[in-house]
Amino acid sequence: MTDILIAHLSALLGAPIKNVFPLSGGDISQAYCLQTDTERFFCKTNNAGNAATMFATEKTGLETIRATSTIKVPRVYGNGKIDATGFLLLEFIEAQRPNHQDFERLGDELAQLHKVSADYFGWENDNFIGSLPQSNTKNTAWSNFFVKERLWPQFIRAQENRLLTHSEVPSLNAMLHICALLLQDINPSLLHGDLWSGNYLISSNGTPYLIDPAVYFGDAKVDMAMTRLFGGFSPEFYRAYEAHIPTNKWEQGYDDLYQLYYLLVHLNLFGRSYYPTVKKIVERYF
Ligand SMILES: Nc1ncnc2c1ncn2[C@@H]1O[C@H](COP(=O)(O)OP(=O)(O)OP(=O)(O)O)[C@@H](O)[C@H]1O
Repeated sequence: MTDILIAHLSALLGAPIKNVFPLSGGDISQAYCLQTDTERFFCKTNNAGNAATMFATEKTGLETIRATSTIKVPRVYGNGKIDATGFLLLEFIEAQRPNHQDFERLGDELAQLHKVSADYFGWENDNFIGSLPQSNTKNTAWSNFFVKERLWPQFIRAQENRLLTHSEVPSLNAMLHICALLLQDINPSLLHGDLWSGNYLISSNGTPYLIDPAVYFGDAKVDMAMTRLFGGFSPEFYRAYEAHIPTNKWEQGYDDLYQLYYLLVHLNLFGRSYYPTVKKIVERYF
């Protein structure tokens, strides 16, 4: 972290930053713990050309979740760009390993977030999924939204990146047709949008925090499918969630359709190791 950036962050906080500790964990950005005389803060930096926009949409997502008063998110102290470095300055969450009760509270509060609704699918602004753009053009039909705003752009990107051939990309019409049959009677829920186990923290007093959101109004089962993609959520989490929003077996049978979006994103971001799973799901549905 440069001296100019540290000076700028100190000015934002109104207190000099005395120590900067790099943190591990993020795939996309560099993460730091900043220490003033009295407090710790969290800062992410990134030198990509679109980093400042990425952090601005992350801030909007965090503030949107915060405004629901359903589940906590870290407070945002600032964001912007200094020289070529984008930054996002947040409240530092002292995290602990979650116990059963913490998972219950996470499930309970996520269900409250999912009860926040709208009369459309999508969002006021586009945002990002990881470092990739995520388009949120509003649509009143969930299946259209999921195909046109989620699957299709990632399929096109994978084809452009030569990760899938033309014949491995299903036709837009086939996807629209099949998803219209499978995805019916769905209400818009406010989603975290990228809910893997690296995107929640449990603070030392047992309070769950969501971090790194990619918010929009969509099917709540998208978030739940993501929790099951890479694991890291306990049975207590699902029991507490399902006490508010029951999930039936039929729905869980379609987890992989929603996981396909995230697997395509991973294929585009991290490469061929995700190809076999993507191909298997594509063959199952399309
Ligand atoms: N507010 C916070 N307070 C303390 N630690 C945090 C905070 N936000 C994130 N972290 C930790 O910092 C690390 C990186 O954060 P984050 O996941 O937001 O970065 P990223 O580069 O955007 O990552 P990703 O690969 O998930 O897209 C994670 O291990 C996370 O646990």
